[in-house]
Amino acid sequence: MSDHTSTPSAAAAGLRGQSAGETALCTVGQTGSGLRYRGYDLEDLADNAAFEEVAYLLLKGKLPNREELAAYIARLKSLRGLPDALKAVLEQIPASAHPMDVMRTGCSMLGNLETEASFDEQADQADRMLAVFPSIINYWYRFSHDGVRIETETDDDSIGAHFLHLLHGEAPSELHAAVMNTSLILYAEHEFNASTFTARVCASTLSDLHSCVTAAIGSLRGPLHGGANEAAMAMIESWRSPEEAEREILGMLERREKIMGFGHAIYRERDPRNAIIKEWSRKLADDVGDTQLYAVSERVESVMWREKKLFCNADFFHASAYHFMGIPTKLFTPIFVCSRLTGWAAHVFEQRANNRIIRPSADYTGPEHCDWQPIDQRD
Ligand SMILES: CC(=O)SCCNC(=O)CCNC(=O)[C@H](O)C(C)(C)COP(=O)(O)OP(=O)(O)OC[C@H]1O[C@@H](n2cnc3c(N)ncnc32)[C@H](O)[C@@H]1OP(=O)(O)O
Ligand SMILES: O=C([O-])CC(=O)C(=O)O
Repeated sequence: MSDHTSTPSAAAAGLRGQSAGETALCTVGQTGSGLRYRGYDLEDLADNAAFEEVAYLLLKGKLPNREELAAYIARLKSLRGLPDALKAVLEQIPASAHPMDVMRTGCSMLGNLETEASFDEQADQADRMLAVFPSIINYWYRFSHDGVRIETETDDDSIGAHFLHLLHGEAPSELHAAVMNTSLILYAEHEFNASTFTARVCASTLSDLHSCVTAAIGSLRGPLHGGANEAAMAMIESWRSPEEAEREILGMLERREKIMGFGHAIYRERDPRNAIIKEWSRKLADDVGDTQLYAVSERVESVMWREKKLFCNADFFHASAYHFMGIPTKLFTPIFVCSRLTGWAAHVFEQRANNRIIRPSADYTGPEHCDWQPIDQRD
């Protein structure tokens, strides 16, 4: 029998360490620092795969052969166009809006225009979102900030290059296309993180895919989750030297402030995505002749480890890497959306395939019983 007066244990807070279901999609930190998508090591995928191959792996259950990949890329390229009614909605959203709110609205509006009528459509709907999300965010960004109505179809095969092409109005360098490809792979999937769990809870009510993804975007927005890359950027760009960064970090730790881009709910030793994006950030720093931001980032990393044994998570070096490619800070988390959509959708499919509504219990901490008071007798 449950004890209604007890408070949840520290371990139970945030459901930490408790299994909340099964998945065949991903293992996180099973050996303290490992990450695998459907059994494949993240390092192998990041070194060898195209993001579209990883999307195929997650959404369709196996790595594609050459013909399947070519057909998949061609199909995604053909789905990049925005319906006029969605463009009209995006044009109403002010430049001051947060791009994650734009993503949320864009996804929701798409669900009104191209509603998932039956679960048989789930794979097609996920492909459509994968193809069109870069169009949604960049159409809004360029219209609201530069006053231009961009053409959302490009010749770029890869979603990463396509994203940068829409943003900057020209095809990216090979280096930038490669970084984006890797970044999208790193962010694609991460087991029962907060936004994916949100998507699964929504899916468990047998809701539609656009509702699940819209809900997940809302969860990813917060600075304790996907929003940390933007918060990390705001922090590191305010420091002009590693010495200043060290002084400021020590002060923040002293004041018990959270340092965005550090720590993790599951990993205990390191986040395997960090070394990969850090190396790309170093290459980009060389490429742009940076003498400040990368050095500041490295110093923050070493001080955090020395002082707190806290390591960079996937978000920290993404901040400088994206910045070096000329991506505005407020578009960082929407790029995460364009990638994690694959994980979210794959989890929705998995939930639907073996569903029971997700409905945990709570430990009640309120008063035992209250006598009803008529309104004019209340304080
Ligand atoms: C892609 C992603 O979503 S990765 C996560 C991105 N989020 C961030 O970078 C935000 C900053 N980090 C954090 O807030 C946390 O580390 C989280 C949310 C990621 C994980 O939270 P939790 O699982 O509750 O952290 P955990 O239990 O490991 O924390 C242990 C201790 O370290 C502290 N700590 C953890 N992360 C940080 C940090 N970034 N800065 C300062 N202290 C920290 C906690 O406050 C806690 O201290 P306490 O025991 O004195 O209360
Ligand atoms: O797993 C988590 O809690 C957060 C995270 O790193 C991710 O979603 O990529």
